[in-house]
Amino acid sequence: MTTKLTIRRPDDWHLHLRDGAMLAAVLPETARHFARAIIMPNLVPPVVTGAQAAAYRDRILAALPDGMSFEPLMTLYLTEDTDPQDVAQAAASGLVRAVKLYPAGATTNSASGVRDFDRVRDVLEKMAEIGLPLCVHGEVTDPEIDIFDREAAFIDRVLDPIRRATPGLRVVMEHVTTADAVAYVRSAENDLGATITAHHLVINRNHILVGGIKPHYYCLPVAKRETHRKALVEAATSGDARFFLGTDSAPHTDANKESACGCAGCFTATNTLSVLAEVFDRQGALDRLEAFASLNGPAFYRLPPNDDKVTLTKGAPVTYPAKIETGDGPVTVFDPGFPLHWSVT
Ligand SMILES: NC(=O)N[C@@H](CC(=O)O)C(=O)O
Ligand SMILES: [Zn+2]
Ligand SMILES: [Zn+2]
Repeated sequence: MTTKLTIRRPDDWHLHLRDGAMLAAVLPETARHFARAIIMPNLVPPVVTGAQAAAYRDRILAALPDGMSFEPLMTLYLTEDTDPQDVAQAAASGLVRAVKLYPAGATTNSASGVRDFDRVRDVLEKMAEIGLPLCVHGEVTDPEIDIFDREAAFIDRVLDPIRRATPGLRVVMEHVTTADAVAYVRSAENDLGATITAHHLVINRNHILVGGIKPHYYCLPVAKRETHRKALVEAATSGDARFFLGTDSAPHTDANKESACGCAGCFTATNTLSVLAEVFDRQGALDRLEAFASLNGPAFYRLPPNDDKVTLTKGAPVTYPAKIETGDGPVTVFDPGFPLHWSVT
């Protein structure tokens, strides 16, 4: 039985750090374990221009406690007014590593996102030309479409047409939640990847709805039925280089989660690695954890993997706080619902 595992230091290819007091509280939770992260731009107002991304990057670095190291990989929030030249410049300088597409209204702070995909065609063409990845929140917003079908519908209605119309565009389907998305990614060549969260490897929709509504399991895309969770576990633990870790750790205060209209997002930064190790261990796939958490993401983003390593040790159940305190109020840490035996040493 394996009780010790040393892997290259992981990165997080989809992370929400927010700003101000929340940023200061959540950043150490990520920087403790992860070397780099793709930083989501859905602030209010959103991070749209290269100048805004540079300023946000400075605020992140200023919030980093002394003695910790962490590299924020910045993204731009795609709007119908995004300037292709500004995107190209921000990418050429190394500041920006991806552009994020939110269908308007699909998720938290997505109101400035895209309604008419024809209006971002010039930006997507520029991105294909320079090899800059497009990260997508893959859900349609059509009120006629059932919320559990919105990811599958997005593939057919939006993503596949965009990819066909823009040859060479490199796309990351973020936080995939369905067997449909896994199959779609597998059907493509190397220009399509997908991030998978730790929580979607653990929960299905019963966790949200059975025995009372559990707001801390509510995120978007919403967790689907068990067959889909199994497909995600299979993809994550397969070693297939197109699948890699993006935690989508998305802090909201308890007041905003435990509400008549609760916000979407699970806060997982604190215990993601312990959760992942448990999932991979149960699958008999610990030897593939490094690929998923530390190798496949850098390969897709054409960056070197980290040189330093982390060691995970299996032992008595790990303790971690149920909540972290922030200047805006407490934030509940994701509870996988089973004991975690792997700790990062
Ligand atoms: N995943 C979520 O449920 N919420 C994210 C937004 C997102 O990634 O869709 C957030 O910013 O809170
Ligand atoms: Zn999203
Ligand atoms: Zn997210």
